[in-house]
Parts: sequence; structure tokens; C-alpha cells
Amino acid sequence: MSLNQVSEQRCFAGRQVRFSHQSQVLNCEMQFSVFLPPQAEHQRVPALYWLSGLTCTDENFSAKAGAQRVAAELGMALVIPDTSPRGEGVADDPVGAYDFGLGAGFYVNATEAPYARHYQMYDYIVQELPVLLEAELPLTADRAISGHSMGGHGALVIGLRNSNRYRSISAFSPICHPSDCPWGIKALTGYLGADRTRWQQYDAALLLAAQGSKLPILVDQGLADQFYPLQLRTETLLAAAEQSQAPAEIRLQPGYDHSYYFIASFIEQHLRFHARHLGLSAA
Ligand SMILES: N[C@@H](CCC(=O)N[C@@H](CS)C(=O)NCC(=O)O)C(=O)O
Repeated sequence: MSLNQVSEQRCFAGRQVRFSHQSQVLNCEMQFSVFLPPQAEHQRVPALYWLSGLTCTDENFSAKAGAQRVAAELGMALVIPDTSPRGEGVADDPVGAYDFGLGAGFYVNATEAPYARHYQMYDYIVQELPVLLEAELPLTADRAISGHSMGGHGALVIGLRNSNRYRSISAFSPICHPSDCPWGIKALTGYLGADRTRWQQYDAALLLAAQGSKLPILVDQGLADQFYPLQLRTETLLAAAEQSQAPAEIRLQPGYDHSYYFIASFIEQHLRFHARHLGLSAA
């Protein structure tokens, strides 16, 4: 077993578990959380990967979203990775800003020094974690992907580029067009360099406009979100979905902000959306 169990709590008759492990891809020790529903005691279950936003660890979603009750009912595991490589030797933002470096890996494979040595979050999510978790835990290879803000960007990009690996994609308040917003420009310049042609593979609006989506997509965006529209650029995703005739439902929700109160309000609908596409009967 290459996973070390850090903690475990009973939750809705399932298990909320935190693990640490040595990541080969990220070249450092990592922690992540998993919710295993009660059904996982006697059978393998599909998994929803949840990618969190800026400043988060694996614990924000576990503690604040209230997703476990419905996941337990549906028989769906929740896999909640950290948002960047971690540890003393991992390069951070030069002035410790919250929107780059630690807690802000942006789910890309960095090519630029000094970040390339550890910041390979795309491969960590797409390759390393599923292989590890499906070997060590009672998970099937049926996966869905979701996330919030930076993690919504990650979920859209990873799902759009890997339609054979996931059944469905959803996002809350995603950074839709990182090539053209302050958070995205800073991150993509720092991790990938100034050549914008290398950014396109990590830009959900550009990917969706160019190739459409084989997977169903559900997006919720709060209209009282302080980061909408400057950072999130939801209108670019709406335009790309329309242009490509993608199977995407993008909902603008009046009154909701960027917080986990918004996520908690709609997470049940997202879990049931994924459950339908994962073929879970109770959805
Ligand atoms: N700290 C930042 C905002 C960071 C932020 O809003 N992070 C979101 C994701 S983009 C989050 O989930 N924060 C952690 C939480 O609410 O638990 C600021 O002051 O502007």
C-alpha cells in the first residue's frame, strides 16, 4: 500500500478519509481526501474528482460543501486532491501572493523554471491519482470531474481533453478563459512562459470553441460573485458552447457569490447530474 492514512471519520455511514503519499509526478509528498460511500464496503463505486480553487487544500470541499449526504445516497466516491505541490522545497510565488505557486497550481504541467520541477498538476490529476486510487481503494474506472473557480477551470480543461476518461464535467464559478483574465495571465505566464500558443491547451473557452464537447457539461455561476466578470469571463464559455453546439448547460444564478455557500446550495444538483451519466440508478 503506497497510501498512508492520516485520518478517518464516519460520515453518513461512509468514510471520510485523508491520505498522504509520495507523488512521483509532483516529486513531493501530497495529501488528498476521499469520501467512500457505504456501498464501497462491499463493491467498487465510481468517483467524482473535485478540484478546488485558489488558496484551498483538500479540506475546504470536505468540510464546507456538504456533499457527503447525497454521495452516500448515490453510492459515489468523492476524490478531493490538493491544489498544488507542497513542501519546503517547492517554489512559491516570489512575494507569496495567493494566486500563484502554493495553493494555486492551476492544474497545468509547468514548463518554466523553477516551477517545472514540481508543478505537474495536470498529469497528477489525469494520470497518477486514478492509477493509484483504483489500485488501492474500492473504485471503478468510471469517473466524473468537477471543481470550483481555478478548479472549475481544471475540471473543464481536463474533461474536455480527456473525454475517454470521464463521463461528465461540471463546474462552479470556473475561470473560463484564463488566457484573458488577470489570474490566468499571471499563472500561465509563470508556469508556461510568454508564448500564448502554449496556453491554448489550458483554456476552456478556446478548447470548447475549437472542438466542442463529447461530454455533458453543467456550469453554475453566481451573479453576485465578486470575481465575475473580471476573472471568470463566463460569457466566453457561453459563446463557445453556442458556437460549438456543445451539450452544455451554463446557469447564471442571481444573488449567489463566490463562496462555499454557493457550492453547498447547488452541489446536490451537480452530484445527481454526474450520477445520471455514471449510470447510478438512484440518481
Ligand atoms: N483569498 C482570495 C480569494 C480566494 C478565494 O476566494 N478562494 C476560493 C477559491 S477561488 C476559495 O474556495 N477559498 C476557500 C474557501 O472559501 O474555503 C482573496 O482574498 O481575494
